[in-house]
Amino acid sequence: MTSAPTLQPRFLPSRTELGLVAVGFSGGQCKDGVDAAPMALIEAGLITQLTSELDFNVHYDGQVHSYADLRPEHDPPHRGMKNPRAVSAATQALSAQVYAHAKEGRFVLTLGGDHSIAIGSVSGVQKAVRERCGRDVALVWVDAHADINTPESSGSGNIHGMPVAFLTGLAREEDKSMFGWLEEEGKVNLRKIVYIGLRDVDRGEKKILREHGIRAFSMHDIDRHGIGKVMDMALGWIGSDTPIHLSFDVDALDPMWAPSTGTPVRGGLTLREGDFIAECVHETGNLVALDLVEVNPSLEITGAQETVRAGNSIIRCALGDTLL
Ligand SMILES: NC(=[NH2+])NCCC[C@H](N)C(=O)O
Ligand SMILES: [Mn+2]
Ligand SMILES: [Mn+2]
Repeated sequence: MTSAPTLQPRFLPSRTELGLVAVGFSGGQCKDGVDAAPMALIEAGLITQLTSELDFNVHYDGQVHSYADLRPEHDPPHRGMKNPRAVSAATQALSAQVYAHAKEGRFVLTLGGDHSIAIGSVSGVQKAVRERCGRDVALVWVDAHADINTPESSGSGNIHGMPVAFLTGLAREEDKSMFGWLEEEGKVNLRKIVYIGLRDVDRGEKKILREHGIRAFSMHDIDRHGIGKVMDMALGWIGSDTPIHLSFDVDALDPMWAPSTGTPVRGGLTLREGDFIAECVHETGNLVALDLVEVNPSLEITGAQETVRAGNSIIRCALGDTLL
């Protein structure tokens, strides 16, 4: 029996074409090794998974991009940000790559790298979606952290703790070599962000979340309502006809399942809760792009394969593989 063909809303990417961008970039934080994640995910069978099991036609240039190779002496801190020019240049290049895929109507899968790279992936998708259909993307941010520090509120100066602030315009820089390249068309509406899994949010970030009424579901909310109800509320907030970008930080999972990550926080999601979130987002039918970030195979070596497997599982779930 064949079901009647349904009309694809114009913002939706093709069901078969997938653009893959591998980003071996670690300059948004201080620990080496997160740049090795894309290769580890690929070596664990990701591309076969996408092509033979999920029937995607994968557009991949075969490269792991590390982008800017700026020496630290040429990249001194600015407003407390570490490696600002390197992160800016890397995310600008990534934004253009992701934009090119999304503009072709491809689903975009970005493999990090640390979470600063979302400045590039989200802005590239947002710009393309806006051009294709005049819509704004909703951003589902699954993470132990809110990553919404401004340079001034950040205690660490690590830009992987700031991507949401730059993407929403809460943090701004005029200088083109330091995120001044981010145009309005690439920015995300604060009302269209929803967080899931938070449990380590800085004081300044809590203030930002409160003042802007940003929708956030912490681990406390998940304990109280269960993940099923939380996903209903989270996706209800976004609405049913909005393209979705899912940015998944592997540290949202409990370190029991994903120990190899730069900033692990105990008391996180189980493996199944993480997969379930991805499955629910898939079920909306509105997912246009996915980031999987912060896998660092060089940390907690004994758990590295486990962390990589968890990452690949989330990707499969977001692409619908585990649903019947
Ligand atoms: N993408 C991450 N793992 N971010 C961790 C951020 C930690 C802390 N809030 C900071 O600003 O430095
Ligand atoms: Mn995190
Ligand atoms: Mn993060």
